[in-house]
Amino acid sequence: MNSQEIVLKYRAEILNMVCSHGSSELLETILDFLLSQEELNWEDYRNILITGRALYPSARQLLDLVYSKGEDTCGIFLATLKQILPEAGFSFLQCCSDPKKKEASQGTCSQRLVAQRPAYVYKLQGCIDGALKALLEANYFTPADCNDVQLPIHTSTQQARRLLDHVRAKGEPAAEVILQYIQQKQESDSHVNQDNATLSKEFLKYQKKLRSSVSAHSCFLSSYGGTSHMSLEDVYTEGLLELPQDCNNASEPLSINDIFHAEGTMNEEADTVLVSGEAGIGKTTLLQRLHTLWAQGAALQNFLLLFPFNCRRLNSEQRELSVQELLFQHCCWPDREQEEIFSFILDHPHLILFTFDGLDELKHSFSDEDRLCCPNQCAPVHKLLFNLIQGSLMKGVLKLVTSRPQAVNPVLKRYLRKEILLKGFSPTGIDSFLRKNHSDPAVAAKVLHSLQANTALLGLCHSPVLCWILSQCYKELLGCEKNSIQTTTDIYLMILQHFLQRQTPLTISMKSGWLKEHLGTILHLGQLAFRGITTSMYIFLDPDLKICKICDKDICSGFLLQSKNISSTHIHRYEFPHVTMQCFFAALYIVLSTNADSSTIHKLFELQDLRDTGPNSVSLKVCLCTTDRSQPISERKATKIPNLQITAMFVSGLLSQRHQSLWLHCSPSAALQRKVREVVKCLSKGLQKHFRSIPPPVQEEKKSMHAMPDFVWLIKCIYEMQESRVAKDAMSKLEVDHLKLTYCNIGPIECTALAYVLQHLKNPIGLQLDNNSVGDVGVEQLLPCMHICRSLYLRNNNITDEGIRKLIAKGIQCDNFQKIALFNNKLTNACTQHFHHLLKNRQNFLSIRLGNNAITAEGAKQLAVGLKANQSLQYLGLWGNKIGDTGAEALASALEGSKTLVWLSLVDNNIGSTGACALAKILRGCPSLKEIWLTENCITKAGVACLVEALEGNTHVESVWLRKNHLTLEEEEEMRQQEKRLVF
Ligand SMILES: Nc1ncnc2c1ncn2[C@@H]1O[C@H](COP(=O)(O)OP(=O)(O)OP(=O)(O)O)[C@@H](O)[C@H]1O
Repeated sequence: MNSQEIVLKYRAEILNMVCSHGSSELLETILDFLLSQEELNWEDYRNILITGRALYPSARQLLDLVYSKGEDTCGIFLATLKQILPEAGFSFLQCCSDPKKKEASQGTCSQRLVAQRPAYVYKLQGCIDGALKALLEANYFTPADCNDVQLPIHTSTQQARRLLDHVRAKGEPAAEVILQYIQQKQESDSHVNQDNATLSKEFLKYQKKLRSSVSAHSCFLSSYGGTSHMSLEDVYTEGLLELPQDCNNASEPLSINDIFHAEGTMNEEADTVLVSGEAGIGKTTLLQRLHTLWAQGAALQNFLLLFPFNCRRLNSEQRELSVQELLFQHCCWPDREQEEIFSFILDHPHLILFTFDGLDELKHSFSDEDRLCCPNQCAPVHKLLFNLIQGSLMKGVLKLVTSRPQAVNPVLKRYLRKEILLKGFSPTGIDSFLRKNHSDPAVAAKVLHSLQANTALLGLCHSPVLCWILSQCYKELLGCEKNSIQTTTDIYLMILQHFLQRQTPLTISMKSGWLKEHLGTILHLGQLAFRGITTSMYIFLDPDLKICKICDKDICSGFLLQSKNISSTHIHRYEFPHVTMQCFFAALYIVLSTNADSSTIHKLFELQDLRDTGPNSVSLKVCLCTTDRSQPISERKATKIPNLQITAMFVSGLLSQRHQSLWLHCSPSAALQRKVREVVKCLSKGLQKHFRSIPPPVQEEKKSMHAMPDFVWLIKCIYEMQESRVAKDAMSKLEVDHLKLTYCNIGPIECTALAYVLQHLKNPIGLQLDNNSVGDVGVEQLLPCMHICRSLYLRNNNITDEGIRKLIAKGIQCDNFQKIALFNNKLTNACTQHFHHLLKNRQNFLSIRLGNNAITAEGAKQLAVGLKANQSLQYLGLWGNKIGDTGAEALASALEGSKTLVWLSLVDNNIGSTGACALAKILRGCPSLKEIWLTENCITKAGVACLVEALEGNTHVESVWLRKNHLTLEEEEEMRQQEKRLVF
């Protein structure tokens, strides 16, 4: 292959290679080389580097140009790439020779500056100020020229290039001045080389220091109570990572290495990657894993420096800082040569990675109102952070940010290169997590067995934090009555008892007041937690502890840990082991404290009203706490709502009838009952508000409700209460035919809650759960409400044949259940035997849609047996499977005599003309059929002719869709003339 062909063939790879770091540095270096080789002229250069234009279009233009210039230019271009990126490792670059070098002393000064441009850019980048001064003094440059060169948005190499470009425009005398200056500088600074050597040595030292600091802070999992430190390496279990549903290949699972890959890129200009996920789903742990891998040299080695930040800790930074101070003071302090190391960072943005954990915990919501672009400018930390994320500061440095989804506002989305969703453990993940946490395989097997026997608990385990608690409390778990642990509150109560009783082991049983024994500790910690949750405070100092009367004994309970801080200071800082634990303690305080009355509960549940009135008013109204810390209320933000919601959920759970015996000895019964009544009232009011907002049905359509964000939260609270009376009462007022919860982040935990409340509906509904993370475990959780589902839509939900087995086994018994849609799941032929049973046993089933799964002819044959025995099915969709001609033949024979089939889709199934001819039977023998979809099926004219013939004398079929088959335009026209109902 010659060079020109290589440039064409590997265009995508080259483009990615040049642009993947997000900074224009590489592109500009290539242009330097090509200019110096006279392969590009100045006009070409200016046409490519248009100010303000995005990187990819510029790189594409360069490739077009190089290709159009022919074989020689392509050869030099490839050789340049090889020289600049020796580590890129692309095989197509291996055969390229090194680019020829021009003689330095040839030609005029201007010509020499061009011929040796790459070298002069390198030489000038460290002495821009001196060079500008020389040019100013010689009157060749004006102050405006100097300002233009020194714009802070330029890196120092870019400044060097801009300087050379200005010199060129000024002519030969200016070129002479600059060459002279460079020569003098080299001579007078004879120690420069030595300094450079020192810099690289210092740089390596710094890198080593940073690596070991990152490693020390990430190699252990911050586990409960400071009692044990678990090595991350030992317990890390891969969580489910996915791209959002609107991306190609969204449902394909990603690995940790795919986080920075191009797949899923939404905005090529941005350099912030977001990992979002619910509380306790594993975001911090994922980052920790990436940090350790980098520190061990096992991954992300294209980044020379990795700076990890934790937004929770950044909250406590009160000073205004520059980026340099932020990096060095919050991550790792360089012992020497700070300036040089920072200049290296500025000049090589593509070699640097920043990670920001927990953007949702930052006290300020993301905004792009204040722009900073100078890395030396001091600003409050949140402003620095927002500008780094936007790329107005340190463009080109890749940033990896984690956040709960509620804090990802539309402004932030604009600056995201890509978003990745973290969805917790899969069923195999739960299995492997438990095995890693229990060295005795017999114990691991017992724990797993007890989880599998309690489906609600298994559903909860998809959240790693709950899985972790259960594995900590495995003895209690194994010892408890079957199904006695059902809710998240149950799990947190278990860990509370587990660790409090660690101090006074098992002398007091759960029923005889273990809680009373530790009431003081619980109230002290609860007050601290409550104050924190209501003011977005997750790190506490000694004075905070003092206010809440927290003593050493309370700290020894293990629920308050000394906070790890990557930059060492001598101030003691404390935090709860996990923010959900803080919410739990805040809820305990609300339930048990006499200071917190039912109006506190009212305010807590009022959140949804507050959200509706905008973020600032939220902060004002949600000031549940009377005492407050320094930050003005108006600056606190709505993103604390998720933690208040979790707290409200725990309050509901703790006030459940099932747990009231626990509180009897700790709080006056009348006060408790008042709080229970308040919670029930708030839940009912909250749901009524939703129901009232349902618009009346459009004429001829069913009345449908699209759940608003708080609906799922409210039903989770009802589930935590475990009182069917409350669920029944709430649902008695819901009058809709169709409940839509698409894109609502519904996983197994939410399915459990949904089923718990929906089973009390009076009339059957259509339940639409498309584009969530239901999975097989979630499907199992939905079974209790199957009898009330007329139709179930589960498109794009990671469901396998096993989930379908359970779903259909239950569905067969539910007379109301008539329609199912499972487009885009993980179904194979193994599921079709269950549909076969369904069709055989339910003579009122109306619709089965199984598009975009992996069903082949074998599966179609199984389905056909069921279809033959069925007299009710109206809609059958198998779009995007692989049933082929034999599958189509089997279906055709089965449906030939159907009196009910109205709609059939076999789009994209490779049925060919043989399949089409077989399907002609249905057109003849199925009087109810109106539409048949055969788009994209490799059908030729012969196949279409069979269909045309079958349509003769048939008046009931309205359309036969045949787009994208193997017919020429003339053939399509000819066929259309014969039969108007064919759609091409
Ligand atoms: N991949 C994992 N492997 C093993 N354990 C995990 C994993 N992910 C999470 N955990 C466990 O769950 C706990 C909570 O996870 P983590 O703090 O990472 O969640 P998070 O998504 O950052 O939560 P939040 O949004 O509340 O900060 C961890 O302390 C750890 O014990």
